[in-house]
Amino acid sequence: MNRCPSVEAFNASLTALPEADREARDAAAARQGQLTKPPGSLGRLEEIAIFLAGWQGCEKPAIERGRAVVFAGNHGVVARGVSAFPAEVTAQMVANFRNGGAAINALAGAAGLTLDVVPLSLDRPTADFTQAPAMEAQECLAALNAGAAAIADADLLVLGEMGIGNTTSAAALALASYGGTAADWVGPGTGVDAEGIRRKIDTVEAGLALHRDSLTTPFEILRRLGGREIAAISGAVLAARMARVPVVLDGFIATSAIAPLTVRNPAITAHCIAGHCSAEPGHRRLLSALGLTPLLSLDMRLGEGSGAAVAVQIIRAALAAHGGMATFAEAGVSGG
Ligand SMILES: Cc1cc2ncn([C@H]3O[C@H](COP(=O)(O)O)[C@@H](O)[C@H]3O)c2cc1C
Ligand SMILES: O=C(O)c1cccnc1
Repeated sequence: MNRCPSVEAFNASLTALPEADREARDAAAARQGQLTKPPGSLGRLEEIAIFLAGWQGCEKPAIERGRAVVFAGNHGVVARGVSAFPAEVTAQMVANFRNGGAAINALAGAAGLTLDVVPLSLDRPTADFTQAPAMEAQECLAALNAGAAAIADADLLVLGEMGIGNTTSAAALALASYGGTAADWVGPGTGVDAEGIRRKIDTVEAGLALHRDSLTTPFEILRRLGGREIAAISGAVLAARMARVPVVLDGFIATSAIAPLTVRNPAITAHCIAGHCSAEPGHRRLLSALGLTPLLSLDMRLGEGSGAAVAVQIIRAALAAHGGMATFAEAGVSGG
């Protein structure tokens, strides 16, 4: 599946985004008003059910083909001492995902999601973005398309990432998209100390300084400062929107993948739920810049799609109430 055959097609698709099915949304909202509870008493669970009805195009949405996909990529900036772990951990964790031993294996399983793992040229790290664009245009397009292809026939998507060094790329993407200072967006990631934070801030500042005049389109921001796994998430979010498939966003890195897209069209977030707020400090700031309210806040800071997978359990609860409850008329309960 080659949904973004060119840079122009990618940038252009952002300005022609399909909307949710209004009839299905309205029908779900009307149903919520008839269920045996005071109106609004299920709070965000009601909003979630109505949101899914709109994107799945039916009054009683369901998760039958819930899918988690973890994209993996390696980063040239790791050579600058920006992570507490070495780059080889990316490939080692891909093996761990395949053997079923990672957190996302357990959490996707608990949430009833299938799990796919998509490693993207792990033996070829992206360029150090303080020296050159992280990716050539063709490499970035290939990553976007790999993301688009991975959505398959899902009816709900969790998009995760694995890439040692990628909280530095995420901070650079957030800074390029929303401004502020590098220190606003940089955090400990896997657990770097104060000196590591300093190196991350210097790296992000150097990257922004080098590319400043070229960060004019979502594509250029992604290819200069991002990574393959991050671009794949951008491509998957865009392809999901075209297919009206709702997406549950994970932590700081996964959310940073849509930040450049929102600069062109803020409405790209309309089919996305923020699954959780990560403990990585930039995530709260980024969610607030995007106008997204996270479902959960559990002090998680792992990535892999893990926080989003936990949030799916709340989404399932919302759908169980929406689809399973009796109406006032059915139950013979007097309405208010
Ligand atoms: C064993 C292990 C498993 C992980 N799973 C996700 N991450 C997370 O940590 C990395 C980002 O942090 P930084 O920018 O500090 O390198 C990403 O791979 C992210 O997915 C992991 C990190 C490690 C070490
Ligand atoms: O927010 C995240 O997803 C995150 C934070 C730190 C390290 N890895 C992932």
